[in-house]
Amino acid sequence: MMIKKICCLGAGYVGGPTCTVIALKCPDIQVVVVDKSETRIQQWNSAILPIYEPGLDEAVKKSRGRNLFFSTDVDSAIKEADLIFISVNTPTKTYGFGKGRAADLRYVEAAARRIAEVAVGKKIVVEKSTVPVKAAESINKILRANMRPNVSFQVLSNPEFLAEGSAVNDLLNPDRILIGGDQTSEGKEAIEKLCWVYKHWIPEKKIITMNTWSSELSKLAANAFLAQRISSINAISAVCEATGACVSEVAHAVGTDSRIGPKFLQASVGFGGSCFQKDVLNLVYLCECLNLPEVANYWYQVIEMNQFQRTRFVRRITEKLFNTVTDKKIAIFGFAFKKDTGDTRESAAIYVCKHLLEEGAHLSIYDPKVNAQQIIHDLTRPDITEEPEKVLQLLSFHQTPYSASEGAHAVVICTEWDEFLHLDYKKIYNSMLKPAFLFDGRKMLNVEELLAIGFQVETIGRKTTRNNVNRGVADCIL
Ligand SMILES: NC(=O)C1=CN([C@@H]2O[C@H](COP(=O)(O)OP(=O)(O)OC[C@H]3O[C@@H](n4cnc5c(N)ncnc54)[C@H](O)[C@@H]3O)[C@@H](O)[C@H]2O)C=CC1
Ligand SMILES: O=C(O)[C@H]1O[C@H](OP(=O)(O)OP(=O)(O)OC[C@H]2O[C@@H](n3ccc(=O)[nH]c3=O)[C@H](O)[C@@H]2O)[C@H](O)[C@@H](O)[C@@H]1O
Repeated sequence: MMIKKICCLGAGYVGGPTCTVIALKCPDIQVVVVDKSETRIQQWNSAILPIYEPGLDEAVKKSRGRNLFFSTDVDSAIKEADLIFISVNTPTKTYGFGKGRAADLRYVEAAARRIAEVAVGKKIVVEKSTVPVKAAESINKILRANMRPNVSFQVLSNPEFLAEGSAVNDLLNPDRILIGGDQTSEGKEAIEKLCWVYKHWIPEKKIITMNTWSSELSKLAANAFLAQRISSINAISAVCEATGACVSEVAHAVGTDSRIGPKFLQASVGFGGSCFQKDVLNLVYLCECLNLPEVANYWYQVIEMNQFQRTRFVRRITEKLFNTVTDKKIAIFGFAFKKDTGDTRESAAIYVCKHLLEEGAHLSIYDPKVNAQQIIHDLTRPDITEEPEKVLQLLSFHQTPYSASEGAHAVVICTEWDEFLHLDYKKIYNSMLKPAFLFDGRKMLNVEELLAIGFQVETIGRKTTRNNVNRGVADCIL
């Protein structure tokens, strides 16, 4: 049996783009992406997709209606498919055992139960969601305990490594495809079939197969290593700001060592996104459950450093604005957790805004891809504020960075959108109150140019107020 029909449960940031690329590259396979959310499916079937990813619109247009379908008919899609991806959300638990750390597996479990209930024939069930080690065993148990006669399942782990903002390119040219499965003959056969799907466009040497638990753990480990690099360079950025060293120079020097490498060494206001924090916490919880407190503490530091970085940035803003931001207008440039995405999950901007709002600042926000509704949702969440009405009065939303910064005391860059590189900063400076401050949380702008315009500039990982520019390291330490 070859794979003729694929179904994917979960039409989110992973399920949607992944299946779009599979459909694009495998015209001989029919791909149906299903979701319990009717709105999401309607959006996937419309001209305006539910997520923004460079290149995604074109890719969807090419395959949708040909061999790519979006539907809410979960049961039919499961029944017909030879291979079923589980690509549902696995957020951090907000209740009960493991609250604030463990992954909430209720959506994965619900998906597995639905599959067991309606599946007919021989199915390969692929865990695409990021899960704790041994989750495949739970899926297996649920499937086997509930399966109908004449049905058989093989469960594989096939974690996803795409990053938002570059999802289509990452899916087309991944560093590797990872597939874990049972090392039995049935398990190996299922692995072979999934390999066959990927081999439509991915060179065989990039497809790595291994046992299920290694595959599950590799995903958590990869995200933990990536997050750790950011926390490491952010920790160094604090030392830079206190001494006069420049974090870009240090990152360059460190990254030139081929054993370390230059990628993922961009100091920032802190990492965001739906996964780094969630997956590191997932690993921390796993270690705690395995009675490995030293290992758990080690990884927890990555999260603590990230929180420290965000708070440190806001404290610096407040200090520079003469220790008070109450009633001051502050322009926020960028709200997404990184450029080229409209996703705001765990965005550092949320926490920067939260602290400034608590101090009573008026925030005028501009982001090219995040709408006002989403920002209001994020900033009035119960874990962000106890006073949503007050927060609403402190917010305004803008169509351009120029109108956002008019009459502001300060501009704060939270997301590294390319367009911020090419703004007319002289015009922005002229429209602001003086002294005009610019806080670059992404270390993306040319400090000297901004200083020449007249801005007071503060950037991550560098001591840059007017007094300190061009001073030697020794001067800065003293
Ligand atoms: N967002 C990312 O960049 C990456 C995410 N991942 C992992 O992939 C998984 C999915 O993440 P996202 O796509 O970002 O989540 P998401 O929240 O964007 O999408 C998940 C979708 O699953 C749907 N869903 C939940 N239960 C369902 C069910 N029983 N039947 C049908 N649909 C159901 C939800 O309605 C939602 O639309 C997570 O485990 C995440 O850790 C992995 C790599 C990258
Ligand atoms: O499991 C996941 O969800 C995904 O998580 C990350 O992808 P993503 O969160 O979409 O985006 P990244 O490019 O990794 O950026 C994450 C955050 O770190 C920040 N970052 C990144 C790199 C850097 O050097 N410095 C830095 O602050 C970004 O601005 C962003 O806020 C991983 O890069 C993906 O491989 C993984 O599949």
